[in-house]
Amino acid sequence: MVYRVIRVAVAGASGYAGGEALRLLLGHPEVEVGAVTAASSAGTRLGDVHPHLMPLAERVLAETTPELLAEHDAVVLALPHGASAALAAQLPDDLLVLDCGADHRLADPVAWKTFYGSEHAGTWPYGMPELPTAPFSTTTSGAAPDKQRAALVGARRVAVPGCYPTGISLALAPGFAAGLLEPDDVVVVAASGTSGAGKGLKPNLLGSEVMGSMSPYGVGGVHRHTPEIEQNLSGAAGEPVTVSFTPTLAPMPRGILATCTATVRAGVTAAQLREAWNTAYTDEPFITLLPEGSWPRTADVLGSNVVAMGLALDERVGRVVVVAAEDNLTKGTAGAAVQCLNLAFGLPETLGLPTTGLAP
Ligand SMILES: NC(=O)C1=CN([C@@H]2O[C@H](COP(=O)(O)OP(=O)(O)OC[C@H]3O[C@@H](n4cnc5c(N)ncnc54)[C@H](OP(=O)(O)O)[C@@H]3O)[C@@H](O)[C@H]2O)C=CC1
Ligand SMILES: CC(=O)N[C@@H](CCC(=O)OP(=O)(O)O)C(=O)O
Repeated sequence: MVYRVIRVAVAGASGYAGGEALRLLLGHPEVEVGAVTAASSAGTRLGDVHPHLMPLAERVLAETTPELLAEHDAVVLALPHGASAALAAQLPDDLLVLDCGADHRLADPVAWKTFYGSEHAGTWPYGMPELPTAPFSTTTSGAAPDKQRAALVGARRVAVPGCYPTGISLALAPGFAAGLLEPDDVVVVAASGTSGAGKGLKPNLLGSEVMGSMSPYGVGGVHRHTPEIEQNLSGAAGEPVTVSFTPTLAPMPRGILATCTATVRAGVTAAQLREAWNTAYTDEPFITLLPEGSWPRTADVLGSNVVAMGLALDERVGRVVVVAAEDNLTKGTAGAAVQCLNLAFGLPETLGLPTTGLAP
């Protein structure tokens, strides 16, 4: 099949998510990288902020304006939340806008206000193609669940998921969609590499604070990804799901390892659990369910668009344990954006996206 070249601009190109979007777009066979824009670093050579993006080293970061972005077929917004909604409101309807920020992810304005403290900007199709969106029964039908993918084909606005919600939602959704898990006893503890916080200097991210130490943050149900995870799992379950989520910071630049546990319904077996996850993900190119007894490592998915997960039933306490690994910058944001771009333009979903990690 012959495709036309798609011109894609990246706003926030000097940041971590923008840089990762550019790395992936440079390897995409149907994409030409258009404008690269920023804020305080406008006027700087891209090679000075992202020396690893050698083919683009001589490009100069431009000011971020709606007029410049509108000259493209698609734009990746890799800006702080709030900034992307204001900009997106000035962009034409027929331009594909992929927002890596949080502004358009939540459907509930009250949850938005509670966790972000500002006015809700509205809700866009949610960019997690593999997410089961309706309850199904592997025991009665053996059919795969409906997925979020359908809402992304041909879309012109996409809310790219948060990095933690990506691995965590995909880790647990099959169990909820299959009706195997209790909705009110989900506990997640996840460790993230420091690039998850963006490139800005923050006191807790100084090298001497991070190196050789792990630390919790956003403890006590206050992290802003909590409502996003609950929204995704509730959609899969068909009933409200509540989650206790604790993030931690790990001394590594990239990667998330999420340990997700939930109480299983009475009588649920390990075989039923594995069947539900298998049914949900067997045809998904970017989700790897590891064999029994195998567990993912962040190193195995670095730079790849894959979420790798291992699953077990802790029979002693009646809980499913799913450990998921992802690269926060790839499947956790920029890779998901490119995957959604492919769906939006009717390209093969996997085009330009790596499925192998960087090891050792
Ligand atoms: N890092 C990650 O792992 C993930 C990030 N995200 C989301 O992606 C978005 C970008 O994150 P990240 O790359 O980490 O952040 P960074 O802080 O690394 O980069 C932010 C970028 O936005 C630009 N910028 C800041 N304010 C404005 C503005 N008002 N108008 C235009 N550009 C602006 C900055 O430009 P300049 O440098 O010139 O000031 C920079 O290019 C955020 O919404 C984040 O939550 C989502 C999932 C994972
Ligand atoms: C390690 C670290 O600090 N990670 C960030 C998550 C980044 C992200 O995904 O943020 P958005 O939802 O705004 O896109 C955090 O916990 O705030």
